[in-house]
Amino acid sequence: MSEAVTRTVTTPPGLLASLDPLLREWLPRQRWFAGKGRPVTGFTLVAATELLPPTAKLGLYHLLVRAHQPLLPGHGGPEQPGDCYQLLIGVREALPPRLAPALIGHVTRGPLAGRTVYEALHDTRPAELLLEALRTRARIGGLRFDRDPRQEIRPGLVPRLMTAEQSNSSVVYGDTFILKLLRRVVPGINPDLELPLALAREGCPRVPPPTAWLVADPDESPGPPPRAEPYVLGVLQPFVQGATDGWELALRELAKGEDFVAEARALGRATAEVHTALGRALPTVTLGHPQLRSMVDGMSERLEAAVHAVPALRPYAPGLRSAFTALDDLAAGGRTWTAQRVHGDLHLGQCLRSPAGEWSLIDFEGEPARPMAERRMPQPAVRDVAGMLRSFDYAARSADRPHPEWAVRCRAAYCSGYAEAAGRDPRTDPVLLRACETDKAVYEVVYEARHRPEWLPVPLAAVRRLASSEQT
Ligand SMILES: Nc1ncnc2c1ncn2[C@@H]1O[C@H](COP(=O)(O)OP(=O)(O)O)[C@@H](O)[C@H]1O
Ligand SMILES: O=P(O)(O)O[C@H]1O[C@H](CO)[C@@H](O[C@H]2O[C@H](CO)[C@@H](O)[C@H](O)[C@H]2O)[C@H](O)[C@H]1O
Repeated sequence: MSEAVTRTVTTPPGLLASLDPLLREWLPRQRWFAGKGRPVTGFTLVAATELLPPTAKLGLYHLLVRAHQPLLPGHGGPEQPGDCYQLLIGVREALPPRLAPALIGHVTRGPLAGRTVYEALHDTRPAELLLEALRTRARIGGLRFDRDPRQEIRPGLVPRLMTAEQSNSSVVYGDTFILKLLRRVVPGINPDLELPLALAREGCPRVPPPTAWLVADPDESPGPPPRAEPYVLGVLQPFVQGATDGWELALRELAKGEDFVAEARALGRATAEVHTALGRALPTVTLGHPQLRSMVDGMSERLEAAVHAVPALRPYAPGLRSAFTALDDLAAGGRTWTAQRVHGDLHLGQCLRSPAGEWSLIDFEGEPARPMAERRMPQPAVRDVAGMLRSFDYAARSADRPHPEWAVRCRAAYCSGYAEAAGRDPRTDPVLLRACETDKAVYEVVYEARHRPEWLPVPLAAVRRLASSEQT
């Protein structure tokens, strides 16, 4: 094993101030920026690390910055340091044409005056530096590059930035590994690393085992506890070569008028295998009425917030709320449920089918809009089942014309496959399943209103069905 590289580095004073005007304009235009609709009015520096000193040819800075934004869209409102973002800032004299899409801007003042700064993940050398740091378990400033020593990382793998629309940014190395760099980062254990590591320990073949990971210890001082919790910044995992994601596959089958039943059944089995392994690897809890009441209160609160955010929901709120009260009534009558760690944002796009037809699940971050502590709480496994049922509904409504019967067949096959592997059929608990599917549809209404308004009719159609409890 190469010796871990440890370097203490400082960044030039005034670095963030010199980048501020450029970042205020560039950050809100990024797909992964969570604060859309509100201006960025400033930044707070959480951590800065010089990965490459800005020589004539190239410089590279790793920044964790909090973006200041007014609380309400379009309003002056009180500002507050908001979300923390991970940035990799490349510095050159000028950008070659191949890096033009990565431009952030031209620095006019401070230590980088006269230089051009850009999104460094587009650039080969910075991307290679990240993999080499992971391979050698480097320590650079507050950045900790670590890895599973049992997995080999060959040096010299050629990087390419994935251009697909993502909530984060991913670099593929030689079709051998994929490095997902989380963009909006929060301190604490991130389930996108925690759960795949737990599944790897259980020998679950359904999730690519983490090969390496990048963590930031922002508070380098050796002072007494409590120290700031570390930030999980990125995870490197084996790249499933030739894989097709479930969303792309489902739409392809729909376009051909083909059924998706066999794949839905296999997806049900794969989901059950992951749940079984997570139930073995991490603590489970029993939900009695007090715990269930707390879960139902959360669902009701999300519904109220969603109604304010998307008034089109208002006419359906009473019907949707009945799904939650029905669950609470069951719990009040003494019914209990087992809760465990779950994927948290499972949908067809989070499922990869290898050329051999094997399904893998990815992206265990959970719903990006939920607080990290909430995403790490044990949940009924049916919450993931509901996410997949919603996804079949999405696919059936995203084809050239709606195919409701296609979704009905996929839902049934998925639940049958789940039952075959888990030993319990999610359909035997219709009250819990309806409550979870309702909660997911409400989340999707808010997500689409915020990110993809043209998709809003899809979850709204589910809201109408779920509110009238026309259950299939
Ligand atoms: N291990 C992998 N093998 C092959 N492709 C992958 C792998 N992990 C992710 N991908 C691809 O990268 C895309 C984004 O990954 P994901 O973890 O969902 O990132 P995000 O959270 O940013 O959406 C996925 O839709 C998939 O196409
Ligand atoms: O994949 P992410 O972790 O970024 O999840 C977010 O974006 C998803 C869309 O990419 C969104 O999923 C919704 O749309 C999908 C089709 O694009 C559909 O298959 C899902 O069922 C539906 O929820 C997800 O909700 C959001 O968290």
